[in-house]
Formats: sequence, structure tokens, C-alpha cells
Amino acid sequence: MNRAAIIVAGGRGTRMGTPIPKQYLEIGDKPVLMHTLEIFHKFDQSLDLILVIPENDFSFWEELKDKFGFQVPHQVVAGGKSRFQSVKNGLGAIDWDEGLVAIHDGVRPFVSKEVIGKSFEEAERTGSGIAVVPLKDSIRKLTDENRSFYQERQYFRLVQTPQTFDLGKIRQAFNVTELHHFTDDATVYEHQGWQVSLIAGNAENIKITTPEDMDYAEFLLQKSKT
Ligand SMILES: Nc1ccn([C@@H]2O[C@H](COP(=O)(O)OP(=O)(O)OP(=O)(O)O)[C@@H](O)[C@H]2O)c(=O)n1
Ligand SMILES: C[C@](O)(CO)[C@H](O)COP(=O)(O)O
Repeated sequence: MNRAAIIVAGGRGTRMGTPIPKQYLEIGDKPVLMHTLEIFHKFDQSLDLILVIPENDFSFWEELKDKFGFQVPHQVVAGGKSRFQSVKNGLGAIDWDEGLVAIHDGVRPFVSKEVIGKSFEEAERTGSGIAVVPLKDSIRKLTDENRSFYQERQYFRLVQTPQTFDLGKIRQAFNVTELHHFTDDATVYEHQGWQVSLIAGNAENIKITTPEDMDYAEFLLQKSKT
């Protein structure tokens, strides 16, 4: 069965606030994005890897690859104005029609190989495999009247990536006008009336988003080496 992974890194990292977008910041010995590509390559060396970055960053990425001697084979595709558009561009770059595709945030370098494997297995079985984790904190729902209500947290999950799909189905799902609530790929798939299948993610699989995440990322990297 054909298998690909689209690593989306077409964002600007405004919440991180660094002059260089967060996907290119170094943790340990190399940029975040290189750690992410490496884990997918280690998972399966025959996986087609598609990296989506802003077109303006293409030459910068070439410089980074030279500087860090980065050898993981991958195809580079231009990002879009939103994550939805970046994923859509990535889907368009796959040159086969039947198989499975994992969609993963470039800024989640600590996904485990086990989670990637489970997401592919579930997508092969049911059409989709979405990594999620339980909540650790209590949660409250806010209302427009400035009130808040208790919610039963066992009915909620935090959604991660990878989100892995049957390629034909996810291509069909992305062939729609973008809606504001399409913050992830599961939501786009679900918009077709199809139910998504959840799998257990790993707690370390954080999305590097704000400056304090960089310190935690360094800690996680060191921990993974011990
Ligand atoms: N036009 C975009 C926007 C986001 N992403 C990617 O989607 C992932 C999750 O997005 P997020 O963490 O929100 O990244 P940014 O959009 O870069 O961050 P911010 O919202 O703080 O600007 C990231 O790997 C990001 O690069 C993308 O490929 N194309
Ligand atoms: C896809 C995602 O990482 C799942 O948690 C998340 O929805 C991306 O959201 P963002 O608005 O791009 O930060």
C-alpha cells in the first residue's frame, strides 16, 4: 500500500514572536523541522515525505539543509495562506491516487513512532486515524452572558497530529470551500458526514507554539536521549 506523510510548516509562528519562524528554530543540534522529518523517516524509510513551507523560504531551507547536512529525502511544496490551504497543496503533490496519507504539524517534533504506526493502522481499517490525548485539567464552558459552566472532562479530548486518512477520501474532503472552523484535518473529513476514528496520542507530542514551549522542547529532547 502507498503511504505518504505531509509535514505542514507553512505558518509564520506569530505567537512565538521570533524573527525566524518557529519551525526553523534549533532545539538540541538542529531545527525543529528536521527533528520532525527524521522521526517519520525513522518510522518508515519508504514513506513519501512532503514538506510544505512558504515559497519565500525555499532558498533558506536549502541553506539550512546544507548547514546541518540534512539527508532525509523529501519533496518541498509551497504553503498557502492558511493551514487548510497548505494541506491542500500537499495533497495535490502526491503522485498516486490510492493509499494512505498522514498529515502532521512540522512543529510537533516529539510524536512517537508508535503513534504514527497506530494512525496508519487505524486509517487502513476505517479511513482515518486521529491522535488525541485526555485532558489533565478541569474545564469550563463560557457563555456570551459572561457565565461559565462545569463540563464533564471525560467526554473531551485534545487533538494532536498525525491525522491519517485514506488518500481518496481526504482529497475529496478538501475539495470544498474553506470554513472558519476547519482548524484541523479531522474537521474537514467530518464535514463530508464521515465519522473520524480516534487513536491514543503521546503526551510529549506538543505543538511548539509560544516561547515557553521552546524550553520544554529542549527538556523533552534531552529526556528522549537518556
Ligand atoms: N498557512 C499555514 C499556517 C500554518 N501552517 C502549519 O500548521 C501547523 C500548526 O499551526 P500553528 O501552530 O498555528 O503555526 P503558525 O500558523 O505558524 O503559528 P501562529 O498561529 O502563532 O502564527 C504549523 O506547523 C504551521 O507551520 C501551515 O502549514 N500553513
Ligand atoms: C492541527 C492542530 O495541531 C490540532 O491540534 C491544531 O488544530 C492547529 O491549530 P492552530 O490554530 O494552527 O494552532
